[in-house]
Amino acid sequence: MANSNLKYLIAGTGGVGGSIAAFLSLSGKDVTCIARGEHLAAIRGNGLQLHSDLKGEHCLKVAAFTAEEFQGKADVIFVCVKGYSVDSITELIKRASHERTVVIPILNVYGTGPRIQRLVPGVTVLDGCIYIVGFVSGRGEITQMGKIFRLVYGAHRSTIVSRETLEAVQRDLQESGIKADISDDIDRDTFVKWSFISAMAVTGAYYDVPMGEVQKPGKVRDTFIGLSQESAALGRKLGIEFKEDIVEYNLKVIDKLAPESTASMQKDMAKGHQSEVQGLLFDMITAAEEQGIEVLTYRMVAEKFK
Ligand SMILES: NC(=O)C1=CN([C@@H]2O[C@H](COP(=O)(O)OP(=O)(O)OC[C@H]3O[C@@H](n4cnc5c(N)ncnc54)[C@H](OP(=O)(O)O)[C@@H]3O)[C@@H](O)[C@H]2O)C=CC1
Ligand SMILES: CC(C)(CO)C(=O)C(=O)O
Repeated sequence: MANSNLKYLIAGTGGVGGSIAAFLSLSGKDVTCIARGEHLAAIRGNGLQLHSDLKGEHCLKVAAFTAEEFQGKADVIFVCVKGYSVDSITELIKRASHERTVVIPILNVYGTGPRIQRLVPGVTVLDGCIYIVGFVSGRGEITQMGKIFRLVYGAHRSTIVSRETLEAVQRDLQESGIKADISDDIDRDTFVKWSFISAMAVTGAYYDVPMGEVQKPGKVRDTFIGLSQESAALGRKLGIEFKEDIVEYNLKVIDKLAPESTASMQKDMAKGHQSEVQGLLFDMITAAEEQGIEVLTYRMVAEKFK
């Protein structure tokens, strides 16, 4: 794969995908967006509007298609849909891939890389996670908030990919203003993100409170700690070697958040919208059952969402 001129396909131009697409496009990379409905019509008609704390205000002309329309090939496919939409872009991934294409999912749901790999066995699927606050703020409009925009990605042990490819993507991301880390253990790094966001989203949704309530001592914080302890036990059983105590890490991160913060799963549930509850809550319980780990706090909160 060449060092530059990589063709990027963004499967899902929402808060995360739209931010990646806009940042890459601003630095002159070759980017195509997959979107749908009125959001797609607005991107086509008026460009992709970016409101960004890091980059300011921009209107970007980017190529945009539905998953079904796109007939081209891409060197790098960022999968930026929610967990419940992964199946809807499987055919796109198959069609858009050539023999050197790499697929990089950035979802908050642990196991997405291996899940997509099973769906598209002939394609090289990596794994990843992302640290950003981004959302669709209007038709064709993406808002990126705050100063953090960091993407972590890498290959699972069973996946063969050249270092040159990983570094070419890293260079493009860094040139675009996205902090890009090639992980030496992507299974660990995606698990750590999952453990945190699962505890955050599930606690917030269960009590219907923002994170300021988790920051105070009491039953809300105890629930967050219980969930973190249970996912940590699962991680250890899975053989994940954490760099630090995961409960302490989760508490450190939650305590740094703005008190009014809520996770997108909680926001989606409050709107009566489809949410990632399967990936962030029920998948944790299933994985724990498979490993023989008791997850009493997860089971208690799950009662509310059945
Ligand atoms: N937003 C954030 O700040 C963060 C999110 N994450 C994670 O990143 C992932 C993506 O989240 P986020 O960007 O917020 O999600 P969004 O819902 O904002 O974006 C997903 C986009 O993909 C579109 N989409 C889904 N399926 C298709 C399809 N088949 N064809 C065309 N477009 C499609 C959706 O369209 P439609 O609206 O029509 O369904 C939507 O615009 C999630 O796993 C989330 O947990 C991680 C860190 C931070
Ligand atoms: C980081 C955070 C909390 C940003 O919204 C997130 O990942 C989510 O809401 O899913």
